[in-house]
Amino acid sequence: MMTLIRGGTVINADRAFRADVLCEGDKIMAVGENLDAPAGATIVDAGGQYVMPGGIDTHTHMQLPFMGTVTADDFFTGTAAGLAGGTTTIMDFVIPNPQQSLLEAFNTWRGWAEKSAGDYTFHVAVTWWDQSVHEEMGVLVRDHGVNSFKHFMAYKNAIMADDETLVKSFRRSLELGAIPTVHAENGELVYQLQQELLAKGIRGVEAHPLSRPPEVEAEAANRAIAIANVLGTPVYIVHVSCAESLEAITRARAKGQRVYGEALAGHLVIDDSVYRHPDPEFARAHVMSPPFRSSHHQQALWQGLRGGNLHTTATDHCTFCAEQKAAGKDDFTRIPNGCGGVEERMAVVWDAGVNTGLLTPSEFVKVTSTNAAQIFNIYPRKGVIQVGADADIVVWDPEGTRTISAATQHSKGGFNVFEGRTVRGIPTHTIAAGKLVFERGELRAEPGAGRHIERPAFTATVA
Ligand SMILES: NC(=O)NCCC(=O)O
Ligand SMILES: [Zn+2]
Ligand SMILES: [Zn+2]
Repeated sequence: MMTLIRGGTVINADRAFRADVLCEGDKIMAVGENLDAPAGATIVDAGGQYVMPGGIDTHTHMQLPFMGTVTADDFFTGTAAGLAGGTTTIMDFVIPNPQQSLLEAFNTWRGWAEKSAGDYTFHVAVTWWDQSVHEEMGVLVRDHGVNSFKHFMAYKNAIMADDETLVKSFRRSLELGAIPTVHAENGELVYQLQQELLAKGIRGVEAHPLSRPPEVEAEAANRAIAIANVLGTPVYIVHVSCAESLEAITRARAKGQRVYGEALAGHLVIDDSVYRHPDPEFARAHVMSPPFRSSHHQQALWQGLRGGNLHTTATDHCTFCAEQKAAGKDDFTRIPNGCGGVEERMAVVWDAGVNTGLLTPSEFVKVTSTNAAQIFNIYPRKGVIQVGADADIVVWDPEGTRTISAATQHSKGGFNVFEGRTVRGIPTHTIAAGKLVFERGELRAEPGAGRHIERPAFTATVA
């Protein structure tokens, strides 16, 4: 199977240049001017378009059992939606229940993910601690291609990691050459604020952001960064949503600490007015944690991305339909937390980032794929257009437009947080592992075509 992408401008994180790209099997075989088309090759005309590495979404939850229900998108529908939007790899999360074996949970998620249409890889959450967790982390790194462990500092009485777990797991990650990641929110504070709001009779969705103010996030971000500093580990902070967390990252990085931050497409463009919408169903559809924030925080996030203190863009794709969200209609703490975006991230970040001059096209590539591949150690297999890399490519029409709508999305859940937004800059073709899976609106996603991507450990401090 050969595909020649002809006449486009290749955009990598370090430079842009005119070149054709030839894919053979699942790899890029040649990048250069005026390449000859081998007999039988599929030709993609990329004239006037950009040719960029397929997007890597560092944060999704497909088929996640969460808050008493299961997300609407499974690994097929979720990865297929990603392909339609130019994202060819997702990084999802194995989340063991407290006391559950990490390996058992990992195998369960591997089974669920077999129907994926695009490539996938897993962060594994550490939700509790004992010697078996210590040992299984080693097995996951050595034998299963896991190099990142996730810690939820929120979700008390469920999956929250206490400080003992954080310290022990961060230390173990360092030994193994893995990177700890955190959902930074002080879970105790969130819980107490939730109880106080409920006691005052404030039970509706408008209470959700009140229970999770920026300080709650900043405290946890500062704590995770401080723990990482004392132990000498890097740390990656998922879904940074507020200026105060970004300040913590910026401060630490200025002192030479290796701290990485992830911004969500939603947090970049949606503000907290959604929680005051007169239709509670609409408001509930936006319940995620951390919540959407005011424009002051959005501006800070864009500056963080541009200035290099935030490194990746993701979605935290975690879709629930209106019936599922309605579980919390009389008690906001029961609204399943999560929103979608895997299909829209690339176009939303391009439109709000590149079209406004906030990001250059190469910076766009950096924050949508290259940095993710480097931070999680799958570069240059992914995150760059060069010979030998995976043939994961998005052909991008910078003048093409689309109005985002749940009515036309591939993702399940029946709602789109970007509804009605017209974006300029859209994928015309997505090539995943060398296959043309999306062509001018036609999606040819195949269940099972996606591969589990093993991520090697960084140099470990012990064998
Ligand atoms: N973010 C969210 O609200 N739901 C998914 C779980 C998480 O990432 O915290
Ligand atoms: Zn989270
Ligand atoms: Zn998440």
